[in-house]
Amino acid sequence: MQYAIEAIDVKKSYGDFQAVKGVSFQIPVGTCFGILGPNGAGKTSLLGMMEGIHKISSGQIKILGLDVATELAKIQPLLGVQLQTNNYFQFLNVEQLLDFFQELRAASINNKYRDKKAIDAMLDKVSLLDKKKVKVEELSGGQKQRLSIAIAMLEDPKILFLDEPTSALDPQNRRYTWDFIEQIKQDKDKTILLTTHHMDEAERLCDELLIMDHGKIIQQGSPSELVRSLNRHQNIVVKYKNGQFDGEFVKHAAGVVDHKDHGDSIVVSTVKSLETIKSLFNHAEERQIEITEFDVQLPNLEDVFISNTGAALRDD
Ligand SMILES: Nc1ncnc2c1ncn2[C@@H]1O[C@H](COP(=O)(O)OP(=O)(O)OP(=O)(O)O)[C@@H](O)[C@H]1O
Repeated sequence: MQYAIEAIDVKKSYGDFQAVKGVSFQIPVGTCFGILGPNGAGKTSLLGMMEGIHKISSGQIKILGLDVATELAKIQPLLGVQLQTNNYFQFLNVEQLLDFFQELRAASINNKYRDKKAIDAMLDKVSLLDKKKVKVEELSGGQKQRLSIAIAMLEDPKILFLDEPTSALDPQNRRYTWDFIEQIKQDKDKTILLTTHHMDEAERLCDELLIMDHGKIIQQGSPSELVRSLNRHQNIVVKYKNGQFDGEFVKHAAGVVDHKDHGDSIVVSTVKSLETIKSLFNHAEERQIEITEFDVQLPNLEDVFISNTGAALRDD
């Protein structure tokens, strides 16, 4: 099977410091693959090596079967790389900037043909057609972020690298960007590799996730596999009035591993949520306890991330 990306024991050192410590993974064509990890985990270093921006210290990366270290010229036309939005020439207008990137791209692959219509079509896709003549510096943060994805997508790349595509966006713009990425995902010829700090983004967009920390892979799997691997109990929260739960009954109810009664609410940790809920409701009915609210708290990707990396945020 030919993979979109294959990494074999890849390492990256900066002087004596090893930022990526021998990682291996395979990304099938058509996958949206996410790399998660706290600050300093080595995500950008790894991404830079895949994009051919950083030299690989040791190991091998293949993109669609081509070796990044020796066949970069053949690989580059296949890649779309989202740049950080503050790296643009702010004095150009949106159309001029896209034109510039198209020309750069054409020059890099010795191609004189440039498709002007592609610029309008792409601006339309990211809802920036009406901003065509507006200077980049006058765009909002969300518009700049959409522009950066448009630039990466301009030449219809087979592999799209998105580095924190929704960082610093408001909820509305994040959702808009997610919808756009989901549209790209419809094309099963395209592979997307994204880094993110947002667990909800990873859960919604990614088919497969890799969690990194200290330059190593800590966990890999689909979002649901990772959550299942946590094997965490579910918490049932029941708010009630009139009467009281019998502590001994709750303690021995099916699946219960722990419980805490706060007088007007009871939190029950269980490994068999359905059976525990039935027992609690029957018990409440017998004792004429009135249940006013109830909630089941499932573990999520954030719990996986924190349990693997020890913290949601770290700066080292
Ligand atoms: N050019 C460099 N020279 C020396 N050390 C570097 C260089 N670039 C990165 N590092 C170090 O390598 C480690 C990994 O950095 P990297 O930027 O790859 O992490 P990251 O996971 O992308 O972090 P963030 O989420 O903060 O962007 C960090 O400790 C960082 O300080």
